[in-house]
Amino acid sequence: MSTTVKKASHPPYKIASIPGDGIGPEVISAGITVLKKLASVLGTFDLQFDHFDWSSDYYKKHGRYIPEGGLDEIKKYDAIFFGSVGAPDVPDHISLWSLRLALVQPLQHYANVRPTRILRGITPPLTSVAHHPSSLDWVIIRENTEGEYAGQGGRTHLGQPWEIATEVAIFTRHGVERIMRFAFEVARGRKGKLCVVTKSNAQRSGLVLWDEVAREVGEREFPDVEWERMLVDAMTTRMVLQPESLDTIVATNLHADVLSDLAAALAGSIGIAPTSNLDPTRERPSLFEPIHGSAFEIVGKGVANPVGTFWTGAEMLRWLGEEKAAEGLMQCVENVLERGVRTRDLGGNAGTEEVTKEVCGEIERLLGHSERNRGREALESGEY
Ligand SMILES: NC(=O)c1ccc[n+]([C@@H]2O[C@H](COP(=O)([O-])OP(=O)(O)OC[C@H]3O[C@@H](n4cnc5c(N)ncnc54)[C@H](O)[C@@H]3O)[C@@H](O)[C@H]2O)c1
Ligand SMILES: O=C(O)[C@@H](O)[C@@H](O)C(=O)O
Ligand SMILES: [K+]
Ligand SMILES: [Mn+2]
Repeated sequence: MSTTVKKASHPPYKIASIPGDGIGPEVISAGITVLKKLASVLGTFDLQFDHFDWSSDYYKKHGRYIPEGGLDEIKKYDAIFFGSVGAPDVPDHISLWSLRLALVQPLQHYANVRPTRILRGITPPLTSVAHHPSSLDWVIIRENTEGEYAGQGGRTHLGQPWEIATEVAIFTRHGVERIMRFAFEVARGRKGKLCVVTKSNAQRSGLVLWDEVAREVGEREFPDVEWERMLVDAMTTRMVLQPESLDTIVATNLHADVLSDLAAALAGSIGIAPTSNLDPTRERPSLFEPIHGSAFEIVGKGVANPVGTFWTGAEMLRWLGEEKAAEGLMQCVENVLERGVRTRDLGGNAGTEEVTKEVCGEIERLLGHSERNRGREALESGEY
């Protein structure tokens, strides 16, 4: 077995892993296996994973998802590797608000970044995209701290015919400005095209502010980026019918949540899509997770697609500065998919474990030091 050649000069990156619920533990375990393999084969960096059992099981035992002092504890890490939260016997709004949102909101992960492209070896559902895979290559940026997830609202007169429930979406100039600036920056680094998704025909306050701030930030700070405004309903049809016309997309917390699941499906499956919940100031650790949830109906069957978590791992490495390793990992994942090793959601018959084993083998073959490959140097020179 070829393994570490050179000792990493950087101290190990400290990663807090929170597998959570449902298939979370299955895909996070696969992700850690692959990331550890990558680190040991490349030898250019180290990863230290510390495990946190924050989950719905923990909640059922202790009455909370995050123990006292947990948030301070987690702030000591370089990154958080998260699975999913949600259990059949806990209301979804309790689980989501007590774990995922209880992390990303106080840690001010205001930029949620969701890339979509057609990985080699995957046949996407749209024939046009299957013929031209490069026609679908997007980054969706989701505002991740306010909007429809501001947490304002309530219920009174419970159970009465006149019961009232409110769900108040809150948009602040501060919150909109920072996500727009982030999105314009990403667009500038890509094709220089930003699509600002809105619903400012019906939502006549918050989303009118959203549009105005987009214009201000665009005109003042990003005159080189071409931007346009698109209503969210029409956006769904454009994603399906003219995917090549889009590149970088910014949308509110809820709109982007919905659009990014659609994007994942258009790229083949919800099981492949990654998410980065970023604190762009880098004051606090960012959180990385596959886009999917707990997927109750496939738990324990060994069929969960780990590719979304592998891609998430690559995005985490990129954020930590290990760009080359991230590219190498994606190369290995796509080589394995291209060989037909795919889970059921992608029309294959491989299980989580087989895909994980194959990706580890490919890391050895492509990036390691056996005589059949060109080694770590090849990776470093960008030659593979
Ligand atoms: N960030 C998160 O942790 C997160 C995200 C979405 C949903 N959830 C929670 O998860 C629970 C289930 O939600 P849902 O059913 O709406 O969404 P889901 O993403 O869990 O599942 C949607 C569908 O996709 C399939 N699927 C998802 N991931 C897969 C994978 N890796 N491989 C193969 N198939 C996969 C599922 O089997 C299901 O058919 C709910 O409690 C919800 O609140 C959590
Ligand atoms: O995409 C997600 O993270 C979600 O479906 C859910 O967890 C949410 O935050 O909306
Ligand atoms: K998730
Ligand atoms: Mn979602």
